[in-house]
Amino acid sequence: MSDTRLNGNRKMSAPEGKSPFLIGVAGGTASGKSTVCKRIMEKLGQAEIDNKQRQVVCIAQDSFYRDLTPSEIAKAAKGQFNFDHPDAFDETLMKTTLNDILAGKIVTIPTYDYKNHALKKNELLTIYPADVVLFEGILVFYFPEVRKLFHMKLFVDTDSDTRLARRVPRDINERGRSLDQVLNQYMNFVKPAFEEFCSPTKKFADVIIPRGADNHVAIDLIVHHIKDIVQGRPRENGRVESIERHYYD
Ligand SMILES: Nc1ncnc2c1ncn2[C@@H]1O[C@H](COP(=O)(O)OP(=O)(O)O)[C@@H](O)[C@H]1O
Ligand SMILES: O=c1ccn([C@@H]2O[C@H](COP(=O)(O)O)[C@@H](O)[C@H]2O)c(=O)[nH]1
Repeated sequence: MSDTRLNGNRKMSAPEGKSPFLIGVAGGTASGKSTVCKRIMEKLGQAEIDNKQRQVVCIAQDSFYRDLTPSEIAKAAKGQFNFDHPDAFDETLMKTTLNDILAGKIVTIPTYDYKNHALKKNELLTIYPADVVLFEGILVFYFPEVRKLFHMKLFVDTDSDTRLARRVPRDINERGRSLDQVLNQYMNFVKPAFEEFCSPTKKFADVIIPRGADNHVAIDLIVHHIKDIVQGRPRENGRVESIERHYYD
């Protein structure tokens, strides 16, 4: 009997050259994008699996913040740089990396250091070919050339009071900010940029998830859809193969 779950029984990561199902997950700051991705991975049985063995991987758009110039670094230190504007990202690198992932290549991406407003270029994440890749961030649907790469687009829609109430403790406890810094940045940059650049991209979503990770029904439906699609996808040779037949013991 075949197991219909995506699970960790497979011995090797997907072969190079295999194109994953690419899912974009957008939403305002602290809307619960990472938490929704974590739930999706858990429900697909991927939470405890080693990076190299994973069939489902998650990448953050924060890994594609561009390098700042010296004067921008000085601004960032004073809370005067706009990290919520599309210009803060390296669109070309985002596009190239996602295209490499879609071509089934192994890619390496840096993680982001919020305390120093810089990429940790000596701490690289290796992304091995997977069946499903989630790409989450505030502006993942903003850039048309990036947006068109997604097979499925999710928008996590959590109300702005809740988002601010979550962002304040997170930024103080995890991102090294003071209350004043968080509130000033929010009023000067985060809120206006959300309204101008992020919120309008909701119209591109295939599925809007109200209340984020609290919305178990929406997450279950999405997980079922991902399973159906991934397990029924025609492979390179044109045959329809299920994931378990391809990879399980
Ligand atoms: N449903 C929820 N209930 C309570 N806290 C939540 C919920 N979803 C997320 N959080 C918390 O809110 C903060 C932001 O969530 P996160 O998933 O990191 O958002 P995003 O990736 O959109 O910035 C985190 O501290 C997280 O633990
Ligand atoms: O150096 C930085 C880089 C980014 N930010 C803020 O992060 C959020 C995006 O991350 P979420 O996890 O989606 O909240 C964005 O609103 C930036 O303002 C930062 O404060 N400093």
